[in-house]
Amino acid sequence: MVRVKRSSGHVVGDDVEVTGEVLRRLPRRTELRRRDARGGIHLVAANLDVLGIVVALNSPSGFIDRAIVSARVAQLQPFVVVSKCDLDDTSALLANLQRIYVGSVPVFALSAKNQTGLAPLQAFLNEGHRGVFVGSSGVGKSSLLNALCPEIDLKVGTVSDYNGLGRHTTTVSTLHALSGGGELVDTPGFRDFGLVDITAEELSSHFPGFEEHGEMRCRFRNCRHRTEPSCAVIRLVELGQIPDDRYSMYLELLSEVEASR
Ligand SMILES: Nc1nc2c(ncn2[C@@H]2O[C@H](COP(=O)(O)OP(=O)(O)OP(=O)(O)O)[C@@H](O)[C@H]2O)c(=O)[nH]1
Ligand SMILES: [Zn+2]
Repeated sequence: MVRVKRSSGHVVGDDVEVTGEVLRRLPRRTELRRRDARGGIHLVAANLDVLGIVVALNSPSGFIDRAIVSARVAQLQPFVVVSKCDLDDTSALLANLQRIYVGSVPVFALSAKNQTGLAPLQAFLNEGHRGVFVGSSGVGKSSLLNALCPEIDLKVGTVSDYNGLGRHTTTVSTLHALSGGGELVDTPGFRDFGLVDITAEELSSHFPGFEEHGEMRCRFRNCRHRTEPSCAVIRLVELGQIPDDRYSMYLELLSEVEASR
């Protein structure tokens, strides 16, 4: 067994080559970074393929779009998990998210509590994907990890836990193999998350729903799709092929990222 020091620069997901006692890190396919509360940037995991964005009722608006853009920038395939589908109120949320995202990213609807809807997600992960879940506190990420990898046995939050900090005593990142071939990384400090901020350019080129519509696609480099003449995104909004609420969300996020520069 070769021990790896925390300061070695290796992160969960790294591939290494071991010769005797010498450990050499192999080049990374992808790198996922996060921002901590003080603004510091940390590498979360290497060689991930997919980013699972977990949402439930009352998830903050804009969260999914920001996470999709971040994933695409990091060359991870994003997907959306709508959790707690056993709750009646979730059906309206699910219908809305399906309207918005189906066609751009996979959308899975499930209940970890009732163990329903897990199979399509398991099949997706078992296509050889290595992934990580992100989402705001309380959306059900620990419950989902427990349902997908029963041997993990994570502590699931209770309502009384939501009064402050320090719920996760463990800070060790672990890679869990699913029985069908997929892999999930559990990174406690990342679960609540700050993804590294996205730029206006990244937002305008990766915003979900602005992908190619047949022949139409904005072909201008660095187009912000706001006032530029003959921008295809603006045209698609006029034609009703990009819904008004999606364009408004885009403009809201665009102002936000421009203001934070
Ligand atoms: N009704 C219902 N409740 C759920 C489901 N999954 C999780 N919950 C509840 O939601 C609460 C939060 O669940 P967690 O799994 O701890 O959520 P989390 O996203 O890991 O939360 P953090 O660790 O704070 O980031 C708990 O009270 C769970 O019992 C579900 O499928 N249905
Ligand atoms: Zn444009």
